[in-house]
Parts: sequence; C-alpha cells; structure tokens
Amino acid sequence: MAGSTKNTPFRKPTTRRDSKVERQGAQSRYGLVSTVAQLIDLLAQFEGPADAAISRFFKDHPELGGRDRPMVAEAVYCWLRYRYRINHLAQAGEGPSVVRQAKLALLWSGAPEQIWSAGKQADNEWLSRVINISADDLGVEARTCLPEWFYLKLAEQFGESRAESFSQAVLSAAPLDLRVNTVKASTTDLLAALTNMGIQVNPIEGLPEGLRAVGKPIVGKTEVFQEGYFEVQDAGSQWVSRLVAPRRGDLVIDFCAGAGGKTLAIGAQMKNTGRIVALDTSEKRLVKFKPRAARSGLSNFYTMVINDEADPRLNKYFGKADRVVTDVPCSGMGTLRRNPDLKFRQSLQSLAELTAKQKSIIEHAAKLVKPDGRLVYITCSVLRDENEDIVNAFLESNPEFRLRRWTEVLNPGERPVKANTTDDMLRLWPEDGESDGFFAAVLQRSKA
Ligand SMILES: C[S@@+](CC[C@H](N)C(=O)[O-])C[C@H]1O[C@@H](n2cnc3c(N)ncnc32)[C@H](O)[C@@H]1O
Repeated sequence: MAGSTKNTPFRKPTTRRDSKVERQGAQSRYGLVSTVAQLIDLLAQFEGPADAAISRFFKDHPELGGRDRPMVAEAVYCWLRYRYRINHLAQAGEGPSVVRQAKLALLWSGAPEQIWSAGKQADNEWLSRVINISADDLGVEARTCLPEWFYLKLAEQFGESRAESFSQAVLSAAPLDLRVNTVKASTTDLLAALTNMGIQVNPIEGLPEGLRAVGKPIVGKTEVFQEGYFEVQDAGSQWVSRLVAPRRGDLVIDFCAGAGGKTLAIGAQMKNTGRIVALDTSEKRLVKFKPRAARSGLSNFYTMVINDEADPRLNKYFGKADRVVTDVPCSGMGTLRRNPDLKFRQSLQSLAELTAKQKSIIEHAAKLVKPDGRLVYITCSVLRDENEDIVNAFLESNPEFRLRRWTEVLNPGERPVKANTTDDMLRLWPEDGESDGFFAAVLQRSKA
C-alpha cells in the first residue's frame, strides 16, 4: 500500500456553506437524511449519468426547498466521490445501511450537525465509531475511492505516488472555469463586468482567455453569458483546444464535436473565418451545440450527423482538412472531479471497447488531413491505453504522420505551468490543480 494518506474523512474542513446554513437556522430534520437516502438508493440502481438522475429527482420533488436542494446535491455528490469508502463503513451498524450512508455523506459534505445527527441514536453511535477509522487501514477501493482495476492500472503505469495523488485530487470538486469568447469580449472587460456583478473571478496563469471563479457562482443567467461573452469550459479543455492552433481561413474538421465545447474555442481562435465542420454520431449532442453557437456569434460552422467514422459521406473531405480534431469517446476518468459517477460506469471491458473505437476513429479521421495538415488527438482520460498507446500504434502504421511536440505549438505564456515540457504529448493531471485530466497529441502529416 502506498504512503500514508491520512485522509480520515472526519478531518475534512467544514465548508463555507456550513455557516450559511447555520445562519439560516437549519432545523434538525430527519427528512433531509431520508431524502438523501432515497436519492442514494435511486443512484445505486441507476446506470446512466448521475447529474440527469439528480435533476429528475428534484423535478419530481418540488416540496424540496431552495435551501435544501444544494445541501442534498452536495451530499449526494460527496456520496458518489466517497461511495466505496462510505459503503464499506456503512456495512456495520443496525437497520438499513443507506441511512448511515446518507448521514456520512451529509457529514462529509459539510452539512451542519443538526442535519446529520437527526434520527436514530444507534446511527450516531456508529458515526462516532467510524470517526476514528483511518483510511490507510482500508482495502484499495475503500481507501482510494477508485475502482481497484483502475487504481492498479494507474499505479502500474505511473507509480504509486501518482496514483495516490490522483485518487486524493478527484475527491474534491473541480473549480468553475470560464473561457472568454474573444470574438465578443476581452478578458479584462469580462473580468471587470463580472466583478461589478459581484462574481469574483481570477485570471488563469498560462491561459489568456481563461478565468477561474471563486466558489460556484451561478453564471448561466447573467446577461454577459446570454450575450455570448464567455462559455463555461475547464482550463484543460481550453488548453487542448489551443493545441489545434488553426490559422485564419483553415478548414477544420471536428470529428467528435459533441455539444461543441472545443469547436467553439477553435472557432474563436479562427476569428470567425474559414470553416469548421462539426461531426458527431449523436444528433442529440449536435443539437445542444446549436444554441451555444448562436450565442457565440460565430457563424463559420457546419454540423453533420454521421453514422460512424467510416461514413462514406466523409469521402469528399479526404485529404482536404488543414486540421482534424478527434476528441474521441473515452473513459473520461480525467474528469472524475466533475463526473464522479463515471468510475462506476467504466470497467476493463468498457476500456477495451473504447480503445478499439479510438483506434478506428483516429485511422479514419486521419484520411481527411491534407498534406502538411495536422490531426490533434484528444481525450479526457489519464490512462496510457487510451492515450500514448493509441497514438504510438497510429504513428507506427501511418509513417506519413509525425509527432509534433506540444511545446512547439503552445508558446510559453500560453501553457499549463505544471505540465511536463519534456514530454512530446501533453498530459494534464487534476492533482496539479490547473485543470481536469486531459491528454493531447499533435500529429503532422508530411508535405507530399
Ligand atoms: C469526448 S466527447 C466530445 C466532446 C466535445 N468535443 C466537447 O468538447 O464538448 C466524444 C464524442 O464523440 C462522439 N462519437 C462517438 N463515436 C463517434 C464516431 N464513431 N464518430 C464521431 N463521433 C463519435 C460522441 O457522441 C461524443 O459526442
């Protein structure tokens, strides 16, 4: 077992919301424990994305007040992050384990004592027993809160120390990052406008268009958001989009555009010139991209739903694109701070399916790159299987492509400060505190 993490969760500091809730005079309500237990029960049986299930639960329970909802949501996210440990600890005790799970989740998410201590005394006796258990004494999953297969892979590929720091980092929530839409606003102006509204944001080092919010302000309803002056986008996603480095007038094919997070960042770099073809197999995701594109003021897009990466309608683009971006479907394990439930939806089997798809997508997408053009391969995974292994295998079978070092593309001042500049491919780790976990490799096709 790796070094002493000393992460007994009872030592977690209380959050700012604690005092806020106390000021509001929260009552001792067993109802809230029971609500959290109900939602935990539901999520434990649900295999889809947790955020959708939580939103639906709130819709179905209008009786939950605006003061309770954030507390319930935080407790449930805390449960998702610590689920392996909470489940393990909650096995002991009397009555339904889900109630103890709810209490622990409320406690660790910083809910005030009168909330989590409500209900049976026996549960509180159990709580005071688990308070002294050190995470270091638990098995791999309960200690790291990661699936064993994944933790072992991480340790094998990057060493125990990295696996430990990663597991610690993804137990916290990610910050809220904004990308200034430079087509409509400057970073300085947006910073001033948000500050005027009482929304505190700070510049992000090495990311000229990036701003990081202090806390979790609700930014989606602000006029500056509605006007398209910024998008919500993790700093890592912004850096990998910058690696595309399109020139004005380029033809860019965003092969897996989804709801267009990176497409919009690339479009802004092109200052609304040239053309971006945004492809995806999911019409639903491309539909979500449309209002974002409209807000952004960018009009250099064309969207197209494809059947798969081998869709013959793509033949007309063979050898034509200056830049092809493949932000491939991946395990998403680099984004566990935002999507903690992903870890329960991945397995060695799903990893094998994903890597097969990634290989196929990169091979097909490469056909669209014109001589001297570039393919940028991106994931939000931290595993070598989905990253270096895919890129190296591709380079071996496609000698007309060569790897360009990420530091050749991103200038100093536009780089994540903590990323390893001696690596050829860009790797971002959540524990570095700069962004979610991302990977990107720039592959340049030879001139002839
Ligand atoms: C990581 S997400 C893309 C996220 C998006 N680029 C962004 O920045 O918001 C991967 C996307 O690949 C799409 N996809 C899956 N299989 C595909 C395929 N064979 N060809 C193209 N896109 C595919 C998925 O529907 C999903 O939207």
